[in-house]
Amino acid sequence: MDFIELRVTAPGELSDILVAELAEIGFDTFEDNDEGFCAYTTQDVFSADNVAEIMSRYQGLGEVEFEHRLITRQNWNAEWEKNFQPLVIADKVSVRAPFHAARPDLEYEIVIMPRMSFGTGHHDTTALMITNQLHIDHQNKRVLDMGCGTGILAVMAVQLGASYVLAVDVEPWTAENAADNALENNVQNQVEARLGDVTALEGEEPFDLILANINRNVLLEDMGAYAHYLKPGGPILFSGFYEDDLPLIRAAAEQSGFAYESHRVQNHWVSAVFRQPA
Ligand SMILES: C[S@@+](CC[C@H](N)C(=O)[O-])C[C@H]1O[C@@H](n2cnc3c(N)ncnc32)[C@H](O)[C@@H]1O
Repeated sequence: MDFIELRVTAPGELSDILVAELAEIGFDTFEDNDEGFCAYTTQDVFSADNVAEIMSRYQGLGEVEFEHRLITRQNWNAEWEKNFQPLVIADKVSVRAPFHAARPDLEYEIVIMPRMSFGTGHHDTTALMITNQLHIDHQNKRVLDMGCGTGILAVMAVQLGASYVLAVDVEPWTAENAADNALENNVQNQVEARLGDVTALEGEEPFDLILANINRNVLLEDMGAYAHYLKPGGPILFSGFYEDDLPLIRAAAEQSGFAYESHRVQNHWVSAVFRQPA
């Protein structure tokens, strides 16, 4: 079968946004690589003009390059399977696809069908969030996973003892993927996937713990809402921003009443822990 492969070179934080934009115009499979990512769609839905229009809006924000070519792929799934390697986070958590061998020697195992969503554990921010989660009490907690992607952090939360996780994402395919992955990990009774942003939380009681691996701008914009939906004494884990932006995130978090506790860095990405005063 013939596909269009769009090769995009872009910094990490722009890649997330570009993936979302390209999905809007029919790209339905994305593969990360060292320079950015490759996006795929079929020839009939591809429009070079639409791609150029999207790219032109982001080229001013960073080094963005792109080119497309027609490719023939016989076994789409096999290609994808080849590219998603299992990994181990913090020596304790195995993250793998259903077709990889199980790791009963490790304490935790998360099975992910990534499809088009962000969150296979390979990104530094996901690994940092999971590492921070391992140090946070989840037992019987009601958790909010904002920007859930594949739902990887929600699954981790349940494995760490959470009684309920509301997993929210603005991308429709992502909320669906999170629900599928909850099923795959047999935590469907504890994880509720919901489409939307902070406005989708209206009417929710405050949560015991919030996980928010999104991006700098959304975190800054929604900081006040997170404060509203976190119980006194509850921890909130942020990621999706670079080390240089930590002072900005910290100032916004403290302005919303959160107390800084700690942060971890990996390849310049940060996951920081704050807490709502008791
Ligand atoms: C960096 S990914 C994190 C995915 C996953 N939680 C992980 O840790 O691997 C960020 C996710 O946030 C979602 N997102 C972007 N803006 C959002 C918003 N305003 N509210 C909720 N989710 C948002 C994106 O669609 C994307 O799936």
